Amino acid sequence: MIMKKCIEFNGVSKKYEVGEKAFYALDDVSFSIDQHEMVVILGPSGAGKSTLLNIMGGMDHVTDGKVYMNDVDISGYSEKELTEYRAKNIGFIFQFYNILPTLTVKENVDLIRDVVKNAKDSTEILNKVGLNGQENKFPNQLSGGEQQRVSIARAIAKNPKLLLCDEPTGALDSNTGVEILKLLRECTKDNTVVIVTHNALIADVADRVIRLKNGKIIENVVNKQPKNIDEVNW
Ligand SMILES: Nc1ncnc2c1ncn2[C@@H]1O[C@H](COP(=O)(O)OP(=O)(O)OP(=O)(O)O)[C@@H](O)[C@H]1O
Repeated sequence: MIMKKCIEFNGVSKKYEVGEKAFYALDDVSFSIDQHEMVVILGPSGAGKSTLLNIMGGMDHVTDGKVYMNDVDISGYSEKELTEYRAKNIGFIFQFYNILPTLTVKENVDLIRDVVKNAKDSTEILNKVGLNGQENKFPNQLSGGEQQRVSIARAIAKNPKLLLCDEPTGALDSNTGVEILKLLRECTKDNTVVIVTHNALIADVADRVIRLKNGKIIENVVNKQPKNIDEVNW
């Protein structure tokens, strides 16, 4: 089977000027991620993981190099083009929840229908993240982990080409974390999923593991036989 590329980085650098000195958060990074892959990005604090995610998500510009989404170069995009790129292609799951306090759980997820045409059914996704029966509650009536699941549900309901996740299971107990990982795995049927995490166990269930250190890729390996999520001792 020929794999199509979802995203490709070609010689990408991100430089910050700190006083007189140049600091490279990403230093000549090249890799590609195929459509339908579940990819884990690992690395110590400050390695450049968030910078990488932000560039993939069209939230930050590169200093050098090219970034392609479905073979289209996005690295020269204007702010307006990046806004459209994000709206059309990207779903984010972040540690902060980003849900609106004046809307119910279901309304928060249904919001995405204003952004994309092919959104998934909110009731079905809310069931899958374990929030059935909570659809009409307001965020302040939910625990932190439940609020995080609302934002996860909305990102998944968007049905984005590329789902970017920064510590998606961080605020969750291990059972819920496992359920969310299963859901992310299910998303790879339609989408591509990239997860930044400090949890090395998640690497065992991924299709590809990219390890960063000091802004460079020190490992990029394909897991020929990713473990089943239920096989891992979380
Ligand atoms: N706006 C900025 N100005 C200067 N340096 C920055 C800026 N943003 C990030 N950096 C630096 O770039 C490096 C990479 O940061 P990044 O947030 O990508 O790391 P990370 O791997 O995500 O770390 P963590 O696991 O702690 O979130 C860090 O050393 C950080 O201090």
